[in-house]
Amino acid sequence: MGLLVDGKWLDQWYDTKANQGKFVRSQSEFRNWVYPESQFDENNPQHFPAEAGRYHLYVSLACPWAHRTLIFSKLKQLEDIISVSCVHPDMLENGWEFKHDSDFTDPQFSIDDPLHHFDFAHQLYTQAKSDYSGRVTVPILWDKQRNTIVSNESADIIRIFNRAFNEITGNHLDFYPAEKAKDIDQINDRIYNTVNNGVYKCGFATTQSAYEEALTPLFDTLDFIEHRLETNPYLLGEEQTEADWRLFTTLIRFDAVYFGHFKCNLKRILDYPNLNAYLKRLHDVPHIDETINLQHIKRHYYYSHKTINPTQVVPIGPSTLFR
Ligand SMILES: N[C@@H](CCC(=O)N[C@@H](CS)C(=O)NCC(=O)O)C(=O)O
Repeated sequence: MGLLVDGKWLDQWYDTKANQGKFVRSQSEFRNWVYPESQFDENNPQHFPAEAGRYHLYVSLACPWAHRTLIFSKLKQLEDIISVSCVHPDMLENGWEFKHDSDFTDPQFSIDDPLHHFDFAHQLYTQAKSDYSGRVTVPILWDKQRNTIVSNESADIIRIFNRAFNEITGNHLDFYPAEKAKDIDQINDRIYNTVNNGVYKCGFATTQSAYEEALTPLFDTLDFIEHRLETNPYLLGEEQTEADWRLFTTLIRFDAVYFGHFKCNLKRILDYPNLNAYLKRLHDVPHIDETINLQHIKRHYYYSHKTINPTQVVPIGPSTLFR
């Protein structure tokens, strides 16, 4: 675990001292956008054109933020036009690595940097910006032509995937329709702060009060969603939206990791009948199971976070995620 300072790698754990023991997530740095031909402005350096074969997506199969982008790659049938590879689940002194390891092969995604054959993800960041300072995170959407990072923000990447390549793929499914945009943004905001990032605030808290301050709103939101799902199959009614998929990647990790490792243990998702059925409903959408690698997920958290789990022992359970 570390970060880049002026392009140099430093091995250092999250610093919570300045924030009374609270974990504060830093902002993503690369926020460019891919546009379809009709909206692309070649004079704007933040614009990248939608083209088949031009982009590569680097993910971690363990990471809930990267998982969103993999899901959108499946839902929007982008697999043939955007290549994907993943990092090794262990994130230790060198951060994310492309270390080949036959114990962690995935049937779909190889651990590899097929473009540069770099050993570490931080080399991608310094390739894109030689004096980059900040965290080295996944997902990373890479442009093979300009040899740089388009975006390292999953919330943006899934919106790019939702629209930019429609004319190329012919897939016009819309998970962020204009008429629901305001409601999606509103529920995303609550779920991001209290659930997606809320589990990290619990797990990375280094004081009792910072932990408790995060735990209460996390379970308030889960209770709120449980109630909402009594009458709706999805968060915003009858149709799946982006908001459901953003929540899904946290829920699928909850009982296996966040409940124990991050101390989010008031209840399991298995204890909420509606949330559990909802999780199964989303899990059963065609091709979604191909994006879930519980081995990478459990290994990453329990083995990489030595400050939380110094023995690095990875638990065997849970025996089931669904009723
Ligand atoms: N805002 C980013 C956050 C991504 C993120 O934090 N990814 C984690 C993996 S789960 C990471 O790479 N962490 C490395 C670090 O913080 O050093 C996004 O949503 O894309």
